[in-house]
Amino acid sequence: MGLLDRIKDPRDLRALSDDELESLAAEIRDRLVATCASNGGHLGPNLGVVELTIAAHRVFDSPRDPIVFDTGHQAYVHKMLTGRHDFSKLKQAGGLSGYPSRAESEHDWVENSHASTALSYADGMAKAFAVRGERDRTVVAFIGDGALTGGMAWEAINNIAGGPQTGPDRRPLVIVVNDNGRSYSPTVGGLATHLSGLRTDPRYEQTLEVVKRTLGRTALVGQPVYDALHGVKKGLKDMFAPQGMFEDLGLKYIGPIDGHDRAQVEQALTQAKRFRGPVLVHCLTQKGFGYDPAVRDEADQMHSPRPFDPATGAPAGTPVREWTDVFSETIVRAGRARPDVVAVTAAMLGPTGLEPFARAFPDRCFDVGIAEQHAATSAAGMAAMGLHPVVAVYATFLNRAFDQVLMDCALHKAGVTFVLDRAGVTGNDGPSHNGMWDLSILQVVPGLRLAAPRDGEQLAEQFTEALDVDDAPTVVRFPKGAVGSDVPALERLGTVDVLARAEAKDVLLVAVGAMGKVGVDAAKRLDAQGVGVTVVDPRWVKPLDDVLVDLARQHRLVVTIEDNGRVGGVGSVLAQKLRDAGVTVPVRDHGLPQRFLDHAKRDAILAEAGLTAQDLAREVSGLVAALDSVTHDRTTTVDR
Ligand SMILES: Cc1ncc(C[n+]2csc(CCOP(=O)(O)OP(=O)(O)O)c2C)c(N)n1
Ligand SMILES: CC(=O)[C@@H](O)[C@H](O)COP(=O)(O)O
Ligand SMILES: [Mg+2]
Repeated sequence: MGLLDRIKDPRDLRALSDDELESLAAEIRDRLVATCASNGGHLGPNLGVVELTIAAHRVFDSPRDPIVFDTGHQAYVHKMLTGRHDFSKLKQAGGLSGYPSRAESEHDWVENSHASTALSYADGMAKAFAVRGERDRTVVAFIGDGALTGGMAWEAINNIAGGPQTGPDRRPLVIVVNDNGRSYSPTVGGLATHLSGLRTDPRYEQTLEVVKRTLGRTALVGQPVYDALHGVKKGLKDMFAPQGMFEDLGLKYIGPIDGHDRAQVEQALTQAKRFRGPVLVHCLTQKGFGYDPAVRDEADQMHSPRPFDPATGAPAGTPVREWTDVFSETIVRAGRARPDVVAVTAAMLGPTGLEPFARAFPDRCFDVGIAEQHAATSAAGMAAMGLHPVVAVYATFLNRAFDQVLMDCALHKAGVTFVLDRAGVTGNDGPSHNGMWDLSILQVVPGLRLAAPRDGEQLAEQFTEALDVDDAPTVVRFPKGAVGSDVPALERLGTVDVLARAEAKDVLLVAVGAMGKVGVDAAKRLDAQGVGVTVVDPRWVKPLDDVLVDLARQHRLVVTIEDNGRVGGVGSVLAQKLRDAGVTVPVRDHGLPQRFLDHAKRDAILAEAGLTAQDLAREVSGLVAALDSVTHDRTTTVDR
């Protein structure tokens, strides 16, 4: 049994010698690489926090001292040190979650994954301890330099720094800034420039050491010299170090320190703990530390690789064409045709497919940091001045910017196109990553137009249509993964594509976006059972075309299918539209159950929700049989 498997509780770490702790760190890294090589996962971020996490667990008393991880993608090491050793099914059904999970351990207090929230949680916890009189508990919040670019982190810092900084009322809260200079790609913005200035300027550290050593001998140098040297130290800090900024806000600052020097980190955290108030400890780390392929991977230092060969870091399996690739190519084409098209990303240039656009048009692509709200409103500003911004984000992260979409874009009739990747079920990233809300929350936005392309061809076509709308926000949403082959249409009625048609007009099946293929396959199964199905893809799901009302009138049953929560989704909006039009045809809406879905493979979640051709066909045939029996009963009654 290795050292790691003997750690059942973080307290076990305290008995280990320096050598053992070093071996433990190596073991942890081996396990991280092996796990992520087979399952995929957040390798680079976790390799970078091995020493920080060991040190934190040695200095603080988790779970009594809550350790909160911002975003949570870097919590694998924390899991390993809190008794969770079986990483074999990481991010798979029944296995460990890829983020902190309260169901897994009392050491996990929050299960975010949306960035920049940890300092707010920590602020609240520290306030709660103060109110409850539990002043011996310290809250520890880990936050990356990337997550620090999010506005919410600064709202929290404003509050933390605004609280009592001295005296008995101050609240013990240690902010561990894990500064690796990277989000996915290098962190951008003024703060990043400030932090990186320090990282690259060794003069500060060296000179500070000399000053510190001299100051330590105060008795020898006498007060006037001490004062002078103290002034030098302060001047150096102000000149080189970001602590000027943090201290100006009123926060005690320790650092910068080498985040891979466990002993040094422990020393800094112990000092911070003793302070019994809010302290920021600035640690410099390297993403991917200790695993060469990650360190060498300039694109994102293996932030979140899919399965790979552990010997080389090379991706396993054959690459497939993904929805993101189609968008990526389409926006480059659009950029060539239209000089007004600009792109915006919230720190996800690579994952959203904007990298080729950024290479082709470097002056027209803006990485705003993890700042979805700012991205939306800044895009509205660009639209006001005659540009057509394309904001590319994961569907789940647009939730954050709802008010900005509603008020700053829609109210202003701003021609901004939001491209929502990872819409619908994403699966293994768990409840916070499923993009299953957008079709509902965006339905309420006046004027907004929303496209759900069913295949790659439609994605390109509808994205281009969206760019032509300059008096309202538009949204194009598509799922994660392989795009598959195109699903051809038989004809187009208004904005609606007819994908399949039968002699009998039993069922109108409205298949939203990527559910188009499921709809067509279900119709084939139903056809074989003698049930006539017309399958349509509305393409634009907001507003819904009136053609759907006419089509509904011609059928006995309307069935909708979408990979979005059922409440407020396209199905329920269509039902309302039909009611308003006086259409009495029954409507059955299929979507995701309105609850947080545990991590599992995407297909398994869709199957569990009944969003497969087989399930749909079974359900529809049951509904048609029920209608038949009602009709039969009525006929029989009349006959009698
Ligand atoms: C609100 C939000 N937007 C985007 C993301 C996607 N995302 C996940 S990790 C990450 C980078 C985080 O950088 P940092 O906090 O520095 O952590 P690191 O990975 O460098 O350790 C981003 C942008 C997210 N999780 N939440
Ligand atoms: C933590 C986070 O938000 C991302 O890193 C996410 O896990 C990546 O998901 P994809 O693998 O779908 O890009
Ligand atoms: Mg970082």
